[in-house]
Amino acid sequence: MNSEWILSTQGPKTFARLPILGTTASRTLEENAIQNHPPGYLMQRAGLALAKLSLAVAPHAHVFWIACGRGNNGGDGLEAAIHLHQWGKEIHVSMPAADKPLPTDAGLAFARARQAGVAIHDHAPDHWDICIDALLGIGLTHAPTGTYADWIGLINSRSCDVISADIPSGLMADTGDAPGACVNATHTLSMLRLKPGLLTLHGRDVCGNLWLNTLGLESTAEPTAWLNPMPAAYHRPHLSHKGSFGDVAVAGGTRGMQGAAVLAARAALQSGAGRVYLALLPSANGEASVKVPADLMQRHTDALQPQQLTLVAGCGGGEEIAHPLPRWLLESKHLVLDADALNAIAASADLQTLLQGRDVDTTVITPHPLEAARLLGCSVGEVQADRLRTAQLLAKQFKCTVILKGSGSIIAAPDRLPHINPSGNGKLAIAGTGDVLAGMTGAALARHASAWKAACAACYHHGALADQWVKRTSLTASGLLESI
Ligand SMILES: NC(=O)C1=CN([C@@H]2O[C@H](COP(=O)(O)OP(=O)(O)OC[C@H]3O[C@@H](n4cnc5c(N)ncnc54)[C@H](O)[C@@H]3O)[C@@H](O)[C@H]2O)[C@@H](O)CC1
Ligand SMILES: Nc1ncnc2c1ncn2[C@@H]1O[C@H](COP(=O)(O)OP(=O)(O)O)[C@@H](O)[C@H]1O
Ligand SMILES: [K+]
Repeated sequence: MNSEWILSTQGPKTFARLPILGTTASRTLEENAIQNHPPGYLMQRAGLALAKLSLAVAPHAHVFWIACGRGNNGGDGLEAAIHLHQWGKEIHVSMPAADKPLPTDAGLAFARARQAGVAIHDHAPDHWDICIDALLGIGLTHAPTGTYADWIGLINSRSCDVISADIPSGLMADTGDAPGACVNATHTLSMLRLKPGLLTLHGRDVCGNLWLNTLGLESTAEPTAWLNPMPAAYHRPHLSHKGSFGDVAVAGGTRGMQGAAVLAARAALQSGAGRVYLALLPSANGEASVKVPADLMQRHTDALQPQQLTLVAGCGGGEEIAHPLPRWLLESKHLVLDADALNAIAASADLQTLLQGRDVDTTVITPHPLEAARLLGCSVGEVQADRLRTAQLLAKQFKCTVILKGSGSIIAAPDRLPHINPSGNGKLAIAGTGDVLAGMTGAALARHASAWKAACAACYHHGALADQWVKRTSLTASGLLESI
């Protein structure tokens, strides 16, 4: 029952489709398991896994500070303390002074620790080499205050390794929100299953290297979401021609904003689309203010045959994109809607109706949080407060596949469990990378003919390019697409 390394700060360490459980589903799994095992069994396994991981991370550490809260997360810490104590390590276990009795499992761990000769203090040590953060787990209900907040501040004030039990204390397991002080871990050992909050919003910044220990529990229960897996490599048959991989047209680039459309078109080309057309909007007068590679075929927007191709619409489209959108929404075989196309749809009930009328698995929308907020008529704060829910809401409302972009992009579609994308990093937070994603999604859609599969694959590949970025120079959107 070893812990599995899921994510490093450089990208995914596992390529599988792993289940992700929100707190309600996690508690159901835990409660079912507790009934089938002797008291304290799971917590003892969790404690052993924590102790082993902390030794593996810091084999030469002398003093282990084990900061335990007064819930079952603290119980995991106490069980880890018993092992480290028995292995001859110098440990300092802290627990805030009693305000109410410990829950059953943590109470059992407390008694076991006492019996094993572990001293439990109500203050932090002066010095430590590594900290096990077992203050708060999935039971967090509000921003930490008092001793909890003080200790979180203290943990974050030193540069030692911090192993968070289950989830960094202060992070909301369902959403990745951190309503107040939050531990900044170097490693997080998620117990039983991954949680959404570890993978989106603040999760990736505070959990450091992410590990998983299932504590040996199999489950057939339906997860809340899946970790977006690395897609199978696509094979270009020997017997193929330029028509085998689908045609993509990128429409956008109003006057002065043609760079975005060219980036998306180049990304589609680099991603293996058989033919890529660039359709600049009429105000551009067919003239691109940026260099257009000879591989791109330029077309007038009216000359496009949307029934026969995958149309990527929006990139640098300005307000002008609203005019051709009705026809494209009605006629396009496959459609990727980004940026200004989404803003136009947000502003028009008629365009929304046309979008909702399309076959479900033919359309991908790729909003960033502000575009998502406009589409839903809410604030960016509300979008980010629950990214999983927002993406599912968009998918349901607009009847299409959604990539809600940002740290921990969410891919959602009607009647499917969403995926949370593990690849990608903050280097992508730069203008133009969203256009590259739109082009990559267009190429994948032209090839796969399934909006869902295309979105999952493109999102993963796009993030992986940033994870593989080793150049000393900053990532740029054109550099990103050239690395495809
Ligand atoms: N019961 C078991 O056998 C197992 C429990 N596990 C551990 O148990 C954890 C869940 O335990 P709990 O449900 O007890 O939850 P927590 O240990 O996260 O703590 C919940 C307690 O803290 C209080 N609390 C919530 N927010 C607070 C805040 N901001 N400041 C101070 N106190 C706050 C709650 O009122 C509650 O009393 C998991 O995260 C996991 O670490 C796992 O080891 C799996 C096995
Ligand atoms: N911290 C991050 N981690 C992973 N991906 C990110 C992060 N920040 C930004 N991205 C990705 O970068 C892209 C930015 O897209 P967008 O905001 O639309 O930019 P633009 O419109 O300028 O091209 C999206 O794919 C988004 O998911
Ligand atoms: K914790």
